[in-house]
Amino acid sequence: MAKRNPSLKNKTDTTESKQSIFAFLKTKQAQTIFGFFLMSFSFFLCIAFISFFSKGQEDQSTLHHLSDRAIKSENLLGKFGANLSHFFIFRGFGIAGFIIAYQLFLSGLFILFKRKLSKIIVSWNYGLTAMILCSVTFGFLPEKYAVLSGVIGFEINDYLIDFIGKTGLTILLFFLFLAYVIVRYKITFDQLINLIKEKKAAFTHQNKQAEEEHITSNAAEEVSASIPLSSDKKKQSEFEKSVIDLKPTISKHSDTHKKNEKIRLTVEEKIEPEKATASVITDEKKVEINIEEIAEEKSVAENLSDKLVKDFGEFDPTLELANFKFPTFNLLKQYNETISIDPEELEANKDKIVETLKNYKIGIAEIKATVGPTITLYEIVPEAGIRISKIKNLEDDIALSLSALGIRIIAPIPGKGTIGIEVPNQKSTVVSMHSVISSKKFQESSMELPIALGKTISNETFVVDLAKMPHLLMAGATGQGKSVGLNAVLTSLLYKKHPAEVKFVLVDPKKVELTLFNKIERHYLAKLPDVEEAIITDTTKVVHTLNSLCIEMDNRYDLLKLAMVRNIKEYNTKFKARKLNPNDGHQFLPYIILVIDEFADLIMTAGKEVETPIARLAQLARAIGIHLIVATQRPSVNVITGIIKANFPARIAFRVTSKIDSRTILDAGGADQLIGRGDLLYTAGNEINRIQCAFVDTPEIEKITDFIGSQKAYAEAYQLPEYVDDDSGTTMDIDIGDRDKLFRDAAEIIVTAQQGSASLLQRKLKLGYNRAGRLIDQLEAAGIVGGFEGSKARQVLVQDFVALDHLLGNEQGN
Ligand SMILES: Nc1ncnc2c1ncn2[C@@H]1O[C@H](COP(=O)(O)OP(=O)(O)OP(=O)(O)O)[C@@H](O)[C@H]1O
Repeated sequence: MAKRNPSLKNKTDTTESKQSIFAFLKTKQAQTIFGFFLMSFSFFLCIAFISFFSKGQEDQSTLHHLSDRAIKSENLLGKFGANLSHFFIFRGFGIAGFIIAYQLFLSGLFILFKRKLSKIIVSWNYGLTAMILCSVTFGFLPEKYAVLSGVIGFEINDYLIDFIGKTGLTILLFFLFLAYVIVRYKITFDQLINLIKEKKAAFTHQNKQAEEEHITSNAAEEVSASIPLSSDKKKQSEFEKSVIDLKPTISKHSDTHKKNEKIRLTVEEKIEPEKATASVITDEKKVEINIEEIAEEKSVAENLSDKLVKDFGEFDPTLELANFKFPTFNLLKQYNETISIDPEELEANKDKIVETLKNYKIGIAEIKATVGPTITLYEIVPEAGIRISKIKNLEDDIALSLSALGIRIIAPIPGKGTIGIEVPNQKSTVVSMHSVISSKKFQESSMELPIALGKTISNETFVVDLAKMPHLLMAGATGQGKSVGLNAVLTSLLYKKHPAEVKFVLVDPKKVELTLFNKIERHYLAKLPDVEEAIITDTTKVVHTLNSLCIEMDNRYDLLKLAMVRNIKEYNTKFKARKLNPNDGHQFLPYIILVIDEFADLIMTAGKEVETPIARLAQLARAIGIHLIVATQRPSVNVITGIIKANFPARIAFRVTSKIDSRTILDAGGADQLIGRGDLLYTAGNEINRIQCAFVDTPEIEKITDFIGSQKAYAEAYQLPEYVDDDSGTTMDIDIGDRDKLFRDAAEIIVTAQQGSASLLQRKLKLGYNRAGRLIDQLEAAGIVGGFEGSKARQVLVQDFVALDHLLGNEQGN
């Protein structure tokens, strides 16, 4: 049987043990141990240094007697501590030597948390620079404090003073400190920072290379350690060959032994050297792989967004119109808004209320008045035992007795055990848009889409968030303040939102109300491509726009799905943090607000064609930032249908003519008892608030739109996706020869995704909407996708590639 050569075996063992040590050093355990070691050592240094500053002088004489056990050291960490401190503090950098301890601690932490080597190196660069700067600065101190600067700091300081004088050195140090701070904390001048960073990166790279070379040379050492193995063997084999040539006799014991050895060696010659080579190659490969691992592609990808944010800052959607100025307050008119309380009026009303209630045998325990801009709320605490429903039932009688318009009884006031009677003031005060816009509440609101609607009965500014509503239904008889209300909503948003953050789609069948907003078309409006006017007045265009908004909604949902977020806010936050790649179709999404001024008119002329997309948008669009504001004069049930109502939880009712209308809008009475001129009831599903709408006049709107319109704008209005009408659709017998050259690719994408949408093709093939739409038509003609189903994705009629090949093959055969 073949026997191993002992010397060879030893060498193989050494190589193996080296390999295993090397492998161990790369394990997580070894790294953890090393991390903790560095941290402990940093503590050790710290204690030694502190101790050095108190006992260092006494230890001076013991320094060179490291091995002499008879000599004791005063340093808390003994002679070793004393020597280390002497080296780093006295002979080195003085008090700045603590930075070494700090750096060691940091490196230990970095290793434990598996930070990249380059980070550790960068941190050491900073640390060492700071150390030298500090120690040279301390060199300014008188000689008796030389220990604070250390020999290095003192000498450099001395040397530089000879050269550039004390003042020169002070300036130099100041500059260097400044530069250090700028670089370290990236305070200013991006380019400067980037430049220095590049240099630093190059330095890091060099270090890395040096290290890689070091690793490679280590590996090479190991490799070379194993190479003699084969050359030894070779020598031996040559020797063996000569032995064979000698043809030894069996009687020669030693020869027999050698022959045996030869057999074994021959075997080794055949196998072992191969093995050795294999192991060399594997080792080399291992080394190479490790070097590539240092490049850590994975972690670069993970930190790409962080890096981008670090280099360029967060994405700023407002950058294109960075100099955009929000309208100023002085564009809005100021009115005298001090509410004058007429004590006589209050007293007279109170007496009337008490008397009327007395007639119905309702005793009052207490009465309190809150005077608002247009109405006064009398809060009544009835005597014990009076049933609230009794007062509620007497509403009309009380109103009659008080012979005043607009009496509304709130019995009981939600959250309070009192009854409220709202009586209009004889002299009402106008609530100006100026006062609500300039209010602290509005200015400091952190809402997504804040709307300053007006003032409450207690004269507080009433601000609501359109993004939370999420859609608003507005109704009121003609001349009661609806248009002013709409203008107030739009004005609020113009004062708070940058053109990059919000876009309006304005529908104005009356053609007069919203015309002024034409001036801000390229700032704030969205429109269909190839449409002249951004403000839509024509019913057909309204239908197209609504369907286009549905497509925009679907596209946005696709983007949200891709980005794995639930709503527009999260999406935009992620986009701003540069976590979404614009090359994948991602972009900053502005809120889109669809305002329809005369809804009844549209329903009358277009019916279901308008109702269906509106209902769809209302149901689904909240998460992707499309919000609807629909106003109507006629709040009848055939205009505000069940499906619309169900999806518009926020409602504003101006004065209406009948209780039924009030019920249609608010699901409660009250709107018929309002006094008009902007007096409104607002509900977001629960309680009803009475608000005096802020008044904004046409000249004010004109000034605001002029102010915005005169500023730099985008090249065009925000483009909504193109909507191809069913009727205007192409004929389906499209010639095979006329097919787009991306037809096959498009078909494969659709079949793979099993989803027939143009937006999918747009994204995957990076096409414009028109071309994607044409492709879909061709796919439909080829029988790959089904017919048009509104804004829903089309059905895919081909299951897999085999079926697709079959279908297209058949076509060619025909
Ligand atoms: N908030 C308000 N404060 C004071 N006056 C108001 C307010 N709102 C409306 N008015 C007065 O009511 C008038 C009619 O308002 P507005 O034009 O908004 O009515 P409307 O409901 O839009 O009418 P239509 O439906 O016929 O267009 C205004 O010209 C103004 O004088």
